[in-house]
This record gives sequence, C-alpha cells and structure tokens, in this order.
Amino acid sequence: MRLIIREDADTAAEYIAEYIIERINTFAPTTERPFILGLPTGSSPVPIYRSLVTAYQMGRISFRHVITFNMDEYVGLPRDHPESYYTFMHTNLFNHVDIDPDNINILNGNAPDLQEECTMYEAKIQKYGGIHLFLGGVGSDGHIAFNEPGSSLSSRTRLKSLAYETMLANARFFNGDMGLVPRMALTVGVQTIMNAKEVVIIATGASKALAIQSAIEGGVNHMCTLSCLQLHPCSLVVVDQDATMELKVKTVAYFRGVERTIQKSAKTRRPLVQTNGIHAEPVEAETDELSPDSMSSRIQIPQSFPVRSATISYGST
Ligand SMILES: O=P(O)(O)OC[C@H]1O[C@](O)(CO)[C@@H](O)[C@@H]1O
Repeated sequence: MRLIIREDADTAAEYIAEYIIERINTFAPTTERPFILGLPTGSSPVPIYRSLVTAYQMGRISFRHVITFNMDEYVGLPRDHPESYYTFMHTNLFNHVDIDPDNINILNGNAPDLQEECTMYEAKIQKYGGIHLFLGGVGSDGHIAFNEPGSSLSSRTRLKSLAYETMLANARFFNGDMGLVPRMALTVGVQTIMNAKEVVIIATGASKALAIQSAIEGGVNHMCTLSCLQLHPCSLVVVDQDATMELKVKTVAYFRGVERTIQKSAKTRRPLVQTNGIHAEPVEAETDELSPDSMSSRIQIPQSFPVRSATISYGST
C-alpha cells in the first residue's frame, strides 16, 4: 500500500484526478479494449469529479471508451431521488463528460430481485475481465463501499444493512433526519474491490483519521474493511493532512520518504523494470532533502533504506 499526503482536500483530489487521467490516457482505450473504472459517491470524491470534468472540457481526457461500475446504491430510494447515487453520479460527473450512457453501471436498489441484481452485477464485471482501477472513499468507521464493520473480507456484491455510524454520517444529505436515511444498500464486496487491478482511495478530513490509522498501522481486520488493502498488490491511499492526525510521526515520515524517492527516481529515469506485471521504478538511495516544515525533518532517514515496495510507481505492495 502506498500513502500519499497532500496539504488539503483539494490538492489530494487533484492528485487523484491527475492519476486517473494518466492511467486512462496511457491505457488508450478503444471500443474493443475499454478502460473499466470503479467509482464511489460521498462528499470526498466530489472535487475529483470536478477536476475530471475540467480536464474533459480542456480536451485532456475522454470517457468515450470508459466503462464505469459504481460501488453501491441505496435500497428503496427512487432512482431520480436527489440523494440516490444514480442522481449523484449524473450530477457530478456523467452529465458533463462524453461517456456513453450504455457504459454506465449502477446497482439498481429497486430491482424486483435484489440478490439477482447483485449476481448479475458481479457477472458483468467479470464479463469485462475485471476492473482496471477502483476509486473509493472510506467511512469514518473504516468501511470501504458499504462493507460495514464485520463484513466478510471475501464478500461479493450483495445487500447490506447500514451501520448506525454510517446512517448518522449520511443524515447530513437528508436534512439531518436519520429517519429519512435508507437502512439498506446494495454494495460491491470487499473481494470485488480486491479483484481490481488497482485500488485508489481518497480520505480527507479529521473524521477519517482513526480509520486511516487503523487501516495503515493496524492489522487486516474485518472491523475496518479498508485494511484489506494491505493484501492488495497495487493500492494507493491519498489523504490530506487532517486525515493523518492519528498516524505515528514515523509512519508519516516513512511514506513521505517513499514519495520523495519515487519523485527523484522519476527525475533520473533509469530504464523501468517489470515486476509482476507492474511497472517499477529504478531504486535510488535516499539522500533526503527535508523541508524544514516537514514532520519528517525530525527523523533521521538512513542514507539507503530498503525500497523494495517504495519503488513501484504503479502503487506498491
Ligand atoms: O466522502 P464521504 O462523504 O465521507 O463519504 C464516504 C462514504 O461514501 C461511500 O462512498 C458511500 O458509498 C462510502 O464508501 C463511504 O462511506
């Protein structure tokens, strides 16, 4: 897992938007070979979508050959309800870019047979050969998609009851009225996300700090389903400063050091090596140039340190 820390929510979102643009453009999707993108809702991804729309308007990215799969949808909320995830995605992204409506996949929380709906969703993802990049948010309790604490780490798309903490957090979208928040949702499973070739997570604000601490410094645990990414070969978590508040200074210093190493390697650009199908950057000894305001300036980083995972540019172990 790689951790990227940015000053605030906007710069964290900007980092991810550029990352997605780079991935799609490098992939150069076509009708026969589309890029399969997993997408989240929630407030954290909104600035990412804003940046993607701007990039589209500037001609830097096209969604013509991108097929999307959303993470989740409330059960029982009409599709055109202002707070349905169908409405959210169209308002924030789909209505403003050149995506083919046939390429948009969002679970139908009003399907007559919800189990069948979930089974078909999984099958459709499989039909396309899996998801290339799954973008996600995280709940304050560490859930990924709607895989609430206690979810099976081998779960697939299914019906879930929402945790009280999630309903409380989402009440802000329903005039603060808990009674209006749907109690159930359809959601991709932990394993559905784990099967993506790459997973990128946005987590911003102090309310995500405990979840980030648990997912990064704790063990793999079903009470914080985001922690499953420790087992993913190519995952990236992008946070703002506030979301790092519960992390150890040493943890923050380590991940900042990893990023500097990658940036330096990119400048010197020795030929790329291939590791398990993932592009890896050449290894550089870290001779650290710490900015005085950096937390890591208080920590001595060795002249050379093991950079096995630190050097993979396409996420890392
Ligand atoms: O970004 P926010 O508003 O904190 O919401 C994040 C939440 O939204 C969701 O994306 C809902 O699908 C969850 O994965 C996550 O809990």
